Amino acid sequence: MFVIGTAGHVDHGKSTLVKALTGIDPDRLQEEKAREMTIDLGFAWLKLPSGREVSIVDVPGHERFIKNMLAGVGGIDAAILVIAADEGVMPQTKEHLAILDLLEISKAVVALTKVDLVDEEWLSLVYEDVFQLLKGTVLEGSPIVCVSSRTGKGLGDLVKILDSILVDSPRSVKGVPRLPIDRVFTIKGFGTVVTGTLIEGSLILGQEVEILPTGKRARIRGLQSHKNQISSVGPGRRVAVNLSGVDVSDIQRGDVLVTPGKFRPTKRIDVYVRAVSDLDDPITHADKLEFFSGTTQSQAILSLLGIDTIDPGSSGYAQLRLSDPVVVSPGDYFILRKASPSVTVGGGIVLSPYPRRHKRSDSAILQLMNILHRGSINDKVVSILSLYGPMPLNDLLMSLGYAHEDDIRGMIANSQLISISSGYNSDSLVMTREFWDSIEQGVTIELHEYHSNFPLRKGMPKEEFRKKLPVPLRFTSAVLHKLIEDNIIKDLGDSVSATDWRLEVPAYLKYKADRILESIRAGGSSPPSPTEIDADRELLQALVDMGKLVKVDDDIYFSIDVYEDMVDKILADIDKSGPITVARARDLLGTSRKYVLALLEYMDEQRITRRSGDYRVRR
Ligand SMILES: Nc1nc2c(ncn2[C@@H]2O[C@H](COP(=O)(O)OP(=O)(O)OP(=O)(O)O)[C@@H](O)[C@H]2O)c(=O)[nH]1
Repeated sequence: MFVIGTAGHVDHGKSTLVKALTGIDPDRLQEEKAREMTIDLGFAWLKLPSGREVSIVDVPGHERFIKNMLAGVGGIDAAILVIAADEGVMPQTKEHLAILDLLEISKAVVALTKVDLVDEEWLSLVYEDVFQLLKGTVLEGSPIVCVSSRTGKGLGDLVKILDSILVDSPRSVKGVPRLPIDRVFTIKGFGTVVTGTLIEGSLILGQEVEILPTGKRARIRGLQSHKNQISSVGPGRRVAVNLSGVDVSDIQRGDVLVTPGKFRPTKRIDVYVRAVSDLDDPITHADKLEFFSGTTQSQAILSLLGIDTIDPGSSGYAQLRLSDPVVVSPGDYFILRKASPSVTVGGGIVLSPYPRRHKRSDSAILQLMNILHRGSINDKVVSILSLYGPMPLNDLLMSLGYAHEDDIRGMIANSQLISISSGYNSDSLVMTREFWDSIEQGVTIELHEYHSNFPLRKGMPKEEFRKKLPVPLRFTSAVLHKLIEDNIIKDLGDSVSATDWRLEVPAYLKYKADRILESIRAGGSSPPSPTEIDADRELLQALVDMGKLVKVDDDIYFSIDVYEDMVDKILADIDKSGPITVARARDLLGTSRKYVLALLEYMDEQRITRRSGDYRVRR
C-alpha cells in the first residue's frame, strides 16, 4: 500500500486537485473553508486504474504551517508537487522541494495546475523553469503534467502516471508496528481515536499497544482505513485506531503507537546530515535547530562529529541532543529547520537511536558512523557490539531496526555472534565472538591470579566471580554456566576454579600440613581439636578441600581413612542389627559420646543416615 502526499506553495491548488481526483474535500476545518486555505493536514483516498487504492495526505502550503506540512510528509511514499501555472515557482515550492529531496522521496510527479488560466507560451516558460528547478534533486526527471482542476484537463494522465510510479513498496509487514500519530480526537460512543500512517508491521483488533513517549497502554477496539471497518491493517496504510483504556488528553500529535516494549523514546541520536544547497550560511557545530521526524518535533542541539561546519549542499555526521523524547528507528528520515529566520536548513537519516555521548574528534566514532550509514548489516552489528560491548538482543534490534532481525539471528546461528539466554523473559545477551573469547581469556587470567593470591582456597566464590564478569548483572549467571559448560572454568559447588588448577599444599606449608595430618590420624576416632594441635584454620580447610580430612564440626576433623572406616562400621552394624543408637555406635567405634554425636549428625547431613527418634537408620 502507498501513501501519496501533496506539496507546494500556498494557493497553488493542492486541495482543489485532491478533491478533483478523489471527490473528497481534504479541508475539514471550518476555518480552512472560511479562509480558503489549508491549515492542518487533510486526508483522502483514490482508486487507481490498476484497481489499487492509495491514501492521499494533503498538506498546507503556507509557510506558517510548515510544521503541519512536515508532520504530513513524514510518512509518505510518493509526492505530487503542485505548482500553479499562473504563478510558477514560489518560495514554498522551493522549500517543499528541498524537503522532499532531503526525505529522498523520489517517487514523484509535478502537477502544473491552473493551466486554464495561462496561454501556451507562458506555460512553456513555466514548464522550462520547473524542469530546471528539479535538476540535482531526487525529483530530477520526474514527470511534469499540466492539469486544470476546473476543466478536468490532464487529471486522467496524472492518475495514470501515479499508477505507474507506485511500484515496490519499501514497507515491511514483518517489522514491528509503528504508527506516528497525526490526529487525536473522540467519537461519541467510541471514545479515543488516533490516526496515522502505519510505517511497518501490522495491527490487529484487540491487540495491546503502547503510546510513546508516555508509555501509556491501551487496547485496539476498532480499526478503520478509508472509512471501512477492518480487523487488521498492514504497512503503508492510513489508519484510524479506536483505543480503549486511554484518554484523548493523554495523547497528542507526534506520539507514536507501538507494540509494548519494542521501542524506547530517546533524547540523543546519531545522524547523517545533509545541508540544503541554497542556504546563506553553513550548518555549524552547536547550532540550535528544530528537528522533525514522522509526526514528531523537538528542539535539537547539533554536535558535529569530526567537522565544525557543513557547507550548503554538503553533508556530515552529527549527534543531536533533543529537548523532547522521540521514537525513531535507524533509517528514519528527518528535517532540520532554523526558527529565525524560519528556514529549512537540512535533513538526513537516523543512524543510531540510542548512542552514547561521543568525543567529537574520535576517529573510531567517525568510522562507526560510516559503517552505520553505508555498511552491510553484518558490519553494523559487529561495529555496534565492538564499541558498546554485549547487548540484550532486543536492544540490538532496537538499535539497528527490527527489519534486520533475521540477519542477526542468522549471525547467531552461524556462531559469528554469541547469544546467551538469561532463562527468563526469553531475554538473551548478544556479543561478538571476539568478546566471548576475551571473556574466556579474562576469567582464566583472573582465576589464576586468585589461585596464586589464595593458594589454600579451592576456588573463587561464585558470587565474587559473577561480579567480575563484564556483562549486565542479570546475565552473569547465564555466562557463568556457559563458561562451566564450555569447560573454561571448573564448577566446585559454591565456588569456581581454573580447569587446570588443583588445590595443593604449597611447599612452604608442607611440613605444617604433614604434622597436622599425622596428629589427627594418630587420634583415630578421638582426634585432637585444632586448638590442641595449634592448627591453622585455613590450612585445615585446604586439607578438607583436598579430601584428606573430613570436618564434622568446628572442632572435630577426622582423617579421611578413619572417617570412611567409621561410616562402614556403622552402616554394617545397622544392616546387621537394625537402627543404631548413639550409645551402641559409641561402643562400636570405641570413642566418646562427643565424637559419635558429631559424626552421626554429619552423616545425617550427608544423607547417609537419617535420625528417627533415638535411632539412626540408613537413608
Ligand atoms: N482556475 C483555476 N483555479 C484553481 C484551480 N485549482 C485551484 N484553483 C483555485 O485556487 C485557489 C487555491 O486552491 P487551493 O486548492 O485551496 O490551494 P492549496 O494549494 O490547497 O492552498 P493551501 O492548501 O492553503 O496551501 C482556490 O480558489 C481554487 O479554486 C484550477 O485548476 N484552475
